[in-house]
Amino acid sequence: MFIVMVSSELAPVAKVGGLADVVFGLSRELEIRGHAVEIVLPKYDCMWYDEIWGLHKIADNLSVPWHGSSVNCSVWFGFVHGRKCFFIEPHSQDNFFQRGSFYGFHDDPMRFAFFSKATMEFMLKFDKRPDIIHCHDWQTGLVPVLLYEIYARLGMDRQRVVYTIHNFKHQGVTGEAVLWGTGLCRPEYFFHYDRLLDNFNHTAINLMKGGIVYSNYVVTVSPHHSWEARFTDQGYGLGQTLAIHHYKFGGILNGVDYDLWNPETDRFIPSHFNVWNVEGKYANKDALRERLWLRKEFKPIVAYVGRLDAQKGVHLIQHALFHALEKGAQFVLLGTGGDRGINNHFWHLKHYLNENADCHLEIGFNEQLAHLIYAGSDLMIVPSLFEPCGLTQMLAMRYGSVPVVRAVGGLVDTVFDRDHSDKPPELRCGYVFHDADFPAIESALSRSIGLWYNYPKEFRRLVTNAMAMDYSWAQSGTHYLNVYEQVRCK
Ligand SMILES: Nc1ncnc2c1ncn2[C@@H]1O[C@H](COP(=O)(O)OP(=O)(O)O[C@H]2O[C@H](CO)[C@@H](O)[C@H](O)[C@H]2O)[C@@H](O)[C@H]1O
Repeated sequence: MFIVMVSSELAPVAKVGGLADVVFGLSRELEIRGHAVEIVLPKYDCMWYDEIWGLHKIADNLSVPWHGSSVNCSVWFGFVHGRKCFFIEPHSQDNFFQRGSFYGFHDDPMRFAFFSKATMEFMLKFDKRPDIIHCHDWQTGLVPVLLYEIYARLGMDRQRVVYTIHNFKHQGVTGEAVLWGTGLCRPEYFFHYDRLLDNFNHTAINLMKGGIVYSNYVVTVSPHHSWEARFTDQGYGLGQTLAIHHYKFGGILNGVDYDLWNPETDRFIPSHFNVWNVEGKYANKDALRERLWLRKEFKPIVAYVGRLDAQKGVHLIQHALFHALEKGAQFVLLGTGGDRGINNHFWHLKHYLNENADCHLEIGFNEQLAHLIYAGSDLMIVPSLFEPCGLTQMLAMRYGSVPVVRAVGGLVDTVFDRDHSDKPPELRCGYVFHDADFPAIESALSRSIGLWYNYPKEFRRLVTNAMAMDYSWAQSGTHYLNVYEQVRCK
């Protein structure tokens, strides 16, 4: 099969969060299985260009219809760790992708509507006729709309779209200007409940809803979250739309790229280890302490790696920090976020704890440090308020850091409580709590820290259980291929 991935992120060149990892990991898995995969991305000025091999311009005259006129684009090609990538660079005064960061601008819906339109033009004019166009999140929700409403008639009538939703909270709710920009025009047609009209704001369209309505299949990133999105408020207003389209909606658990994230070969950690030789892990703990100026003492290290966003349960993260210190653990945090208030809050916390040799807060994005934290920590907290899948708990397990998670979304599908799960003992791989309040996380953390101090052999067994779990792309790749096979034009 020939698959074109259309995405606003790709690890490691353009990564804000888990979307980037998934697009890379899934593409790689599909290629390993013999399928042809090409990835289309915006050419951001802030990408990590040294991770792109052989980048060169293949065209500088892709004319993209826009607002009744056109925008000239250059198209670049390069390999990102073996993946074939096309980068679209528009030349207009809007400077859509020359802004120094990936998201966070008032015209984000317009920026990515342009990207969606340009991707369609690129495929049309460069004779790309994939079996499957695989889009991700609200940024590319307009692709299936454009395909069905415009490009099918121009010769792209055999292309089918699979749409993966990584986060229902961000939907791209915007005004009709996007329709005029992309040539969809006809607001009276698209401002309709059955099409793009936002389910709550009747003066706005919703790009993610467009993605759901117009795609041939819609996936969210874990089975449990597919249920939550339909039957609880976690669909953020799209539950009704999912109910209407339930016959083409399902959950597929994300995988983790076990090649990139491999404690046996990881180039970012000083000591390699595996499930048969966990001993090697502890040199990484020393290295982590050295790197972050933590005191060397006989204590477990509790960590948090992730975006600093309300989604992640910031009040619980902060509480866990103080509780861990109180229980005799050390605490390490690596994170950053789009919300200035939350970021500032953690900067204050960092200054407040500056002299404390048992904790370190690193505010920023640092891929290499993330690897060292997974490898050097003993426990990893994921106290999310909602979590469509969650990669941190899976990465932590891969590196023998025991996850302490809240029972939501994909965390339910991947972490099984040591004391309370009904799974067989060898599949129990972490700690799970239910309520989003302080006593709940305290109890789970106390259990885990208690085990570390009082029953080290038992803790070691939990570490190896976690490491032995298989969350590679092998299974999820098969599920996606089944979906592709089901919808493709035969
Ligand atoms: N400051 C930092 N420095 C270095 N690395 C950092 C970092 N902050 C985060 N990361 C990395 O980014 C990834 C985050 O993964 P998550 O599953 O938490 O994704 P996120 O919530 O962004 O995305 C959404 O999409 C993903 C993918 O589908 C879903 O798993 C998830 O539930 C959903 O919310 C991990 O690889 C983590 O190591």
